[in-house]
Amino acid sequence: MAGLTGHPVLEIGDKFEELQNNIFNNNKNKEVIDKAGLVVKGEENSNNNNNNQGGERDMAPPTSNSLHRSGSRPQLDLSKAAIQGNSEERDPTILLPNQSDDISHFALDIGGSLIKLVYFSRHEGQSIDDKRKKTVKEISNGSRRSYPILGGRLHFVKFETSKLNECLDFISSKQLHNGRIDSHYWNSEAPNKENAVIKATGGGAYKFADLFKERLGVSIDKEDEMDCLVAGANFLLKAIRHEAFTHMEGHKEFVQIDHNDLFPYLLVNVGSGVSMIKVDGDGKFQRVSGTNVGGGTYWGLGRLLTKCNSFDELLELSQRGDNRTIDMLVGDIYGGMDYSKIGLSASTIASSFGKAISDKKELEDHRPEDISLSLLRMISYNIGQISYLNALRFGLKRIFFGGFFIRGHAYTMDTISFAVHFWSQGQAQAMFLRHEGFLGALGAFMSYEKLGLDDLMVHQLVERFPMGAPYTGGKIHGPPLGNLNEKISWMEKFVLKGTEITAPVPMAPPGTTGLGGFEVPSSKGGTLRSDASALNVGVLHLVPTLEVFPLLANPKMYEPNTIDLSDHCELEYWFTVLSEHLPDLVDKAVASEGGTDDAKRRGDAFARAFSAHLARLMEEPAAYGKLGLANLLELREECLREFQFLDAYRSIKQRENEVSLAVLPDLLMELDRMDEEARLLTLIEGVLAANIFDWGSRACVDLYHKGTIIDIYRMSRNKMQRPWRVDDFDLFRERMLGSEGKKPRPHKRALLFVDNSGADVVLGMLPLARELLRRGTEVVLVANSLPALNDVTAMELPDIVAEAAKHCDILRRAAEAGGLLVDAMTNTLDGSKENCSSVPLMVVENGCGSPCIDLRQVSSELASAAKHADLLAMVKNQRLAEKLIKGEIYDCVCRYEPAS
Ligand SMILES: Nc1ncnc2c1ncn2[C@@H]1O[C@H](COP(=O)(O)OP(=O)(O)OP(=O)(O)O)[C@@H](O)[C@H]1O
Ligand SMILES: CC(C)(CO)[C@@H](O)C(=O)NCCC(=O)O
Ligand SMILES: [Mn+2]
Repeated sequence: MAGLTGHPVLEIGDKFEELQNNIFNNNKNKEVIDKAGLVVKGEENSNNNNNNQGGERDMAPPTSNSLHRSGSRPQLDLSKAAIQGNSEERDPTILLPNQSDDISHFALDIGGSLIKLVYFSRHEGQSIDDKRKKTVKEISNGSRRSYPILGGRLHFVKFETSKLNECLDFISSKQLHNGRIDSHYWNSEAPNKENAVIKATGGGAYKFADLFKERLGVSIDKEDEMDCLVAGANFLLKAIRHEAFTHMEGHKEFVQIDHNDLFPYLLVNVGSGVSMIKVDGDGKFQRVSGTNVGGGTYWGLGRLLTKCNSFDELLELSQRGDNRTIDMLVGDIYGGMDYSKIGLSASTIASSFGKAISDKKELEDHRPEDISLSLLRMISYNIGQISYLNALRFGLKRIFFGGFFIRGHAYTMDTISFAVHFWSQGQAQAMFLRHEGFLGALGAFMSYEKLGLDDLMVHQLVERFPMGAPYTGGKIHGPPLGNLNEKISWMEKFVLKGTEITAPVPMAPPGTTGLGGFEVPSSKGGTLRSDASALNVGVLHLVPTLEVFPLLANPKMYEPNTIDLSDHCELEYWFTVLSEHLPDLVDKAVASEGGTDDAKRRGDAFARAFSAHLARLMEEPAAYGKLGLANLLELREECLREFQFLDAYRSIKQRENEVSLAVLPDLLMELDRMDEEARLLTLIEGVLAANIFDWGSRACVDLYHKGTIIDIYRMSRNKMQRPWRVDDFDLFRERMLGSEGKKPRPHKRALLFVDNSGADVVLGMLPLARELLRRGTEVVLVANSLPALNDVTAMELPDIVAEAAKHCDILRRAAEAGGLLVDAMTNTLDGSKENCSSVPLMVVENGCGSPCIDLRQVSSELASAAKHADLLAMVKNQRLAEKLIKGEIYDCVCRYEPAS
């Protein structure tokens, strides 16, 4: 593709501790982008992540064969099965026959205005039924801790308190209350419908307790509101990446807060009324103040004064308002002049609504827009000011604002931030939370004992943004979508109407609506993202088996996204690339599902949904959190899975593997004829070559058919003239083969991160693995957990290895030793094989289902494997050579960083 560059890279290093974050990743984006990839570099700048968005009810996961498909991260707790080995002992009542999502827990926060509900759904457990079972056992070696919880998903929903019935109906329809609360997972006692207890906080936990008993037959276990707010806030701030952000003058910036530097802070919960809590630690807090002028005041007074029908309507009015027609400004009093001696500009509000007295106007003579804005500013400034005073009282520098009054509304946040900044003269900082209104409900949820949730760490949570309810023109159309069919129907309806879906999920503020400070919001703020169906945060996937890759030199500095899409040019570029590739991807996806009418329909819906995501992100790149290219590529895979395309590249991968395997014997013979040094060099070239010529180009695919794959491969290999762009080969060779006076020092265990199916893995990585095995190094092949583009997955590798092993004794013995050839072993077991001394070849999954790996969240399998490894090699492609290594397309990088 024009303008793109890509580089095959082989990064090898021993003693990973020495590596400075700058290794690995198997990023790529085949076909689309000539598989230009990203490079993982330790950049100052941290993390990625998602933002306010509301895919509400998650899709029921397709019933899949082996791994769960509902997220890029598999939900399967492999570690548990492997370590404890007692999956058979599981109580069969765990599984719900009629439900693919087993909903086990929920908690409520019933406030004066809104009911917040957090519920957890998990997938039924599965045992590892693939051929890697032995590998997993071998690698884990009992070294991993066992987790108190299984993976699942946390969903966030809200209702108006005045419509309590809707909430009760929702609970009934989801069967949330059906006695699972105290059952199996967290307590071993049998489920007991009669005594079902749910955790609830907020005033309504008291007020409506009887009603819950009457309608649902459940008792409410009341949790203290302030306890819950604090527990929820602490959890979010510690466990969710980029939960907190600042919002000043229309500019949103995610802030990563150091766990060790979180306390003390001031928590200001702006609900109907406002509570201010000084938080000193987990469970250590004091409610230091509050104000009765809060969200209820804005909505209540606003409704009376403007006759608005909904909170959002009132908020939207404010965006078109000019408060100067109602507020009395300093300039009104000082004849247009500033009162600079005390720091007040002429445009400062001297008295909110002050003009309403002097003017002889009646209510009808004022624009509702102006009233709404004036009211919003009055209340927001007041809250900001009181918060500042309390922060000052206790010497607190950070103030976190929560509660649904904030409503992700840019102008509200700007106004509060301005007040805090202004009064504290920049000493205190206002910050907001993405899960703003759900603090109490989350806190109540976490109060379930034995849940182990408070131990969850940031790397065990993945937030996703499934299609909640499509909406057009800023308004949600229809109810949240319950299942795939409803989802597809919605998409189709919009096509019929000829309406563009402007975004898949409701929510989030427009980029900027105001200049902040004392100016009026700019009217071009556009429509408020409606959240009429209460969708305003993503679904949180809890994947307790994820771990931080233990060999990351500095996890805090590590940033998997080398391409930051907050840069508009980058975003536009990738947007175009992904959009242009979409039709082709849809074709492949549909074909992978047999090209049936159903597949076509889903393909169509997928295209629509993904385009809508793209459109949404173009409009507001931070809509789902800080956006990097890796996130965008993962979103696409995720979206495919959402529409039940489990492996769009299935047949392509198969074909690539077959043709490559067919020529492997020739290649191995060729290699074996060489002397050691030539062979090592050829192997490295081969790894690079196999990665290059596979760049998904159509020409290559055509050539495969003519059976000339080995020729292309050799040709590419011959082009690899040294010195390469980065060329540490000599160092590597010295370690591997020794030199005068120096003996070769074989590595103990090597992790090879494999990337593409076909030539890349078969002709590139397997021969390298074989060489390492031959030298007595254990090899662990690390591959994706779920399909993504044409990446080879951990599930597919054993078959590929088995096929390759037919032609190679080294591979066969190693694969047997590693338990990859289970069948072969039992068939030919003659006792001597049992104690064969071959070092094992193993396969582990990386915990990821996206083209880009995030080493902050890898499978516990991989984490365990890494602990005993001392060599790591990975092929990857780099995107934008100019940017990253200042090179050109097809430059090769062979980086070897020996332990110092
Ligand atoms: N859809 C909505 N309907 C009503 N109010 C909304 C809505 N969205 C945001 N709000 C604002 O959020 C406020 C309620 O916030 P929140 O849910 O945090 O408080 P609450 O728990 O109901 O109140 P309290 O804690 O004081 O009992 C409302 O007073 C209003 O200002
Ligand atoms: C009464 C609560 C705690 C109920 O959530 C809340 O509405 C509140 O903090 N109101 C403000 C009360 C005060 O003036 O301190
Ligand atoms: Mn509340």
